[in-house]
Amino acid sequence: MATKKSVSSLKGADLKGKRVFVRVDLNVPLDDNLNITDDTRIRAAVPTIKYLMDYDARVILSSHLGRPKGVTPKYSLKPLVPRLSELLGVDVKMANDCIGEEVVKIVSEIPEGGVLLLENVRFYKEEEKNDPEFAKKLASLADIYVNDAFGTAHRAHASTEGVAKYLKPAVAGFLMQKELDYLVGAVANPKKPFAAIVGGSKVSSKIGVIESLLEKVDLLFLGGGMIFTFYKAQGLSVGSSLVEEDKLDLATSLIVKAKVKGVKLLLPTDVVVADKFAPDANSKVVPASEIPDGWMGLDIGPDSIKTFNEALDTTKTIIWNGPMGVFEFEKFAAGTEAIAKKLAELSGKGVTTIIGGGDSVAAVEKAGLADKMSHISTGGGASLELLEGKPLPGVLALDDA
Ligand SMILES: Nc1ncnc2c1ncn2[C@@H]1O[C@H](COP(=O)(O)OP(=O)(O)OP(=O)(O)O)[C@@H](O)[C@H]1O
Ligand SMILES: O=C(O)[C@H](O)COP(=O)(O)O
Repeated sequence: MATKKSVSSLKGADLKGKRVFVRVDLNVPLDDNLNITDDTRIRAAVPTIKYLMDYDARVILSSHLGRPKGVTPKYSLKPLVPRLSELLGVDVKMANDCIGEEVVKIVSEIPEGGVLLLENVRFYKEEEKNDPEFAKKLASLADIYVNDAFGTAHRAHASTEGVAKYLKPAVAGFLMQKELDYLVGAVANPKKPFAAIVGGSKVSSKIGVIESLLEKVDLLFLGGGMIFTFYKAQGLSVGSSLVEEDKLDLATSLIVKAKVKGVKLLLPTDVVVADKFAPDANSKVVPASEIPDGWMGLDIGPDSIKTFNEALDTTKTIIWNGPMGVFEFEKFAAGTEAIAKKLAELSGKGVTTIIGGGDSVAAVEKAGLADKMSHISTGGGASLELLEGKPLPGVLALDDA
């Protein structure tokens, strides 16, 4: 993988009384009433923060939320304070800003073992521009930089990359370390046979990851909306299923590449088709070669699930990115749920199972199987970029081990 071999860790750092700037990814979904609908990322940030508290550091937490253009109340991090306080067992203080005199004063008042949450760092356009003056202001708040925001590590922003130039030591938190161990370590040195399951809506958004995984895996399973581009490339009718006409040649070349590399490529043999894109659509199961005109494939079928399951039984490491169907609609969630169940079962038998972020994580959570997997990534875009072999700026900026 095109990233650092190992980054400096938090363990061993002299922490007592030190002001530690911790970049976390608290970009959690909120509903219209600003209630947190999934607190996974907050829970994932806890081990590093607790460690710092236990070692009497003064903890300064920084995160973004959403993609605000300037100061936008609905993107304030304030609604996260109660849950964060509950999980940490302390009263987390909240600053109204992330830089400036007022913040400097509040930081100076953090007691040993105390935690301060800074306001959304993206309220400043300088954050995404990776402005050096802004990064210096963030850096001036602390003695140590910890990056635990794996989910944002693919962004070269001031709080994820720039700040590490001005604040040393710059080390990885425990979540960052764990994500890298699994997504870099397990993929670089997998127990074999090694399988990848790639789904999601479009082949265009997964080209990089498929090409990169073809270099490493023994088996590649494809599902989701992208399969229809592969079917059409093979001359099959796909009805009104999602197809990327400009990616037909690419699909053919990926099939050829798999052959050349000796990778067993499994495409679903049957699909669940619908007469419209809706939760209450009429549906039926048809062979992949017999999708009727006017119908669209929205899930993999029972035969495919059986074949996939049997092939997965032979593997020792599995990485999964992207749902098998439109799992948001109950009628078309069976394929994704079946894969989630299979991976949970295999984890119990010692197979390493890694869920590579984004919607597949949502599907595993929905199935109540998250705690059964070897590793569930907190990063959607970041895990995808890492699996594509791209360097993550937030990791590269950290000190070498
Ligand atoms: N057959 C299909 N037709 C249309 N859409 C589909 C089909 N199968 C899956 N999808 C949709 O694909 C979407 C997920 O695609 P995406 O490429 O975003 O996956 P992901 O990689 O898991 O997510 P992320 O990009 O957030 O990491 C889901 O919303 C799902 O409904
Ligand atoms: O949710 C994510 O993938 C991360 O928090 C990064 O957010 P972004 O895509 O807005 O940079």
